[in-house]
Amino acid sequence: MDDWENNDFIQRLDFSSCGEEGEDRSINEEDTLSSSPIKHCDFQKWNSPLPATPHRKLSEIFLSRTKSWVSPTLKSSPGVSRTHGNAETPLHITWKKLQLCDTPHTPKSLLSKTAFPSPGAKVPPKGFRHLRFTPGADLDDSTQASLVNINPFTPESYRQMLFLPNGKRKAREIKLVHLAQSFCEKAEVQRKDSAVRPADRCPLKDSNMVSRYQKEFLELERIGVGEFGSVYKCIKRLDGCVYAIKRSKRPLAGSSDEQLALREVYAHAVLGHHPHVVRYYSAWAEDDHMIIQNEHCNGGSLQDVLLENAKRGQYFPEAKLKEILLQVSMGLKYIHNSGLVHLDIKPSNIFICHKLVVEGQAGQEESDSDDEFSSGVMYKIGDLGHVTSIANPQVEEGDRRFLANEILQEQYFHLPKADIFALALTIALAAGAGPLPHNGAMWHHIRKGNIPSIPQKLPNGFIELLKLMIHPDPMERPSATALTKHPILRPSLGKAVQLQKQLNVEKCKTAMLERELKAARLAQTLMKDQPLGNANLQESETSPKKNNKRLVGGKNCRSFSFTVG
Ligand SMILES: Nc1ncnc2c1ncn2[C@@H]1O[C@H](COP(=O)(O)OP(=O)(O)OP(=O)(O)O)[C@@H](O)[C@H]1O
Ligand SMILES: [Mg+2]
Repeated sequence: MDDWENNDFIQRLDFSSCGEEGEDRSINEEDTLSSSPIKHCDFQKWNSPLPATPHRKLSEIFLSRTKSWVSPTLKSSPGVSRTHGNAETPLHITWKKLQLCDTPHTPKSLLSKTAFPSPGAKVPPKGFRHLRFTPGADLDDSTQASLVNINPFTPESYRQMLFLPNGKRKAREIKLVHLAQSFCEKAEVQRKDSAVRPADRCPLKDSNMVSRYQKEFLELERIGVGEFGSVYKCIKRLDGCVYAIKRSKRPLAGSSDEQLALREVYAHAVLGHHPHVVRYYSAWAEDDHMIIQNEHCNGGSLQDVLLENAKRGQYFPEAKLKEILLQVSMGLKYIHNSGLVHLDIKPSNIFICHKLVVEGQAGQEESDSDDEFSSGVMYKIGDLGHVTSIANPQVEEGDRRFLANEILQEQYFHLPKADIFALALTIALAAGAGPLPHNGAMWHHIRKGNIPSIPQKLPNGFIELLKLMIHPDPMERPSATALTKHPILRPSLGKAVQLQKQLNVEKCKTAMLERELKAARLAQTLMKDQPLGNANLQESETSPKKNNKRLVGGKNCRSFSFTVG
């Protein structure tokens, strides 16, 4: 039986074996929402009594920044230079390489395993000294270099930079760039080889190792089950903070789940940190299962809340719907601007974080980091298993209920707009719309630009916006950036723009008056300096009419119109 399913719930913080999950409280089907009696609701607060996930720690900074791992276990393996995924996989999948994380390394021990030794260098270069990986020292650089995964979402230049420790060592640079190139070539060969040599796969051999999961985390409960894996709420023994740990359901090596798992890790690692994207801390392989340590969202998923709402016959009111739409659009804007698309936007992949009130802070002024969302609820995009790049898409269709027609037709020219389509239907569900169809006439009806019926009165403008978001022509749909500035979602932004325009007009007027004043002063000075100045002045003193005329005439040459704006 799977240890993950049969542990004791209560554990001691003594690094003994990990605990058992509670009953699964997450039902993963958006379909289960029923149309029951209706009334508006406010958010349920599910505040956790435990400390929130902290800011990035040293170990995670290390893992997410290096993004390249070297496995000592591969050194003696016959399949050392091969990978075992499908050659046609869109990703350069080298699952076996992830085994290096099977062992419970501390951040320090991990650091010692990440360097690429310089060829022939007896003394490690300064920047490498503490990073040198001794057990692999007899491997040449190019072999070492091939023992890391290539993240397909990073630019080529970035990959090459990985081999330049601090960009200063000019003499070494050329060699390192060659090394980087050879690394990329080798990885490509591996990818091709992987289809023909599946038997080379090393048997997973960590069954008698101490589980990193069990050693480092105390499992509190299972908080969700999805298509791909189960998610557990855990406390990290070291820092005492709560995390969501996702573990793949099935063994991964060679399976299609392997691609999704690596895709998720690659995407998380590249996307870094954004307030509207679930934060990633670490990932590793254990027992041929992928484990991903993410920020724990104490409000669960939007789907969880929709199910609660449905039970009570409630749904989100207009203001809340707009807030969700705006926040998720901000997350999408970030993802799209990073050259990626999510492709599985739906309520169960949007997560909720309630701001925890810190003792002794109540009533105090908001800190600088507080953004404009006064409700204290943050919506975050998670589950990045379907993420792909816009420029070189490898599309794995997401949930059909939220799938744009063009994706079904395999037209990938406007991929970000597929996320916009799915987001509109997500908002329709949150507004109280009934279950979405998987196929059939209703499925097509929606793809013709018809929003499913919503059992509450929403302003026309808002409904029109949702309709535009599911327009049959993806080009007509607003971009995520446009949504984040849309006057319906950010009316205050419109006011600010208006005020800015007025301010600009006034600034323009002031600048012109200042120029005029300067010119007048200059004219005055010139008059004084001229040899006949005194005579003229005397004359002008005696005939003020003449003087006025000259000055006024001068001014007339510079007449201005203040009709700007
Ligand atoms: N970071 C998190 N914080 C809180 N709950 C989470 C978190 N991640 C996942 N969950 C819970 O676990 C469920 C499944 O998570 P997730 O969507 O990542 O898995 P999945 O296997 O990819 O699911 P699916 O393919 O069905 O979308 C979510 O619906 C949610 O209830
Ligand atoms: Mg999911």
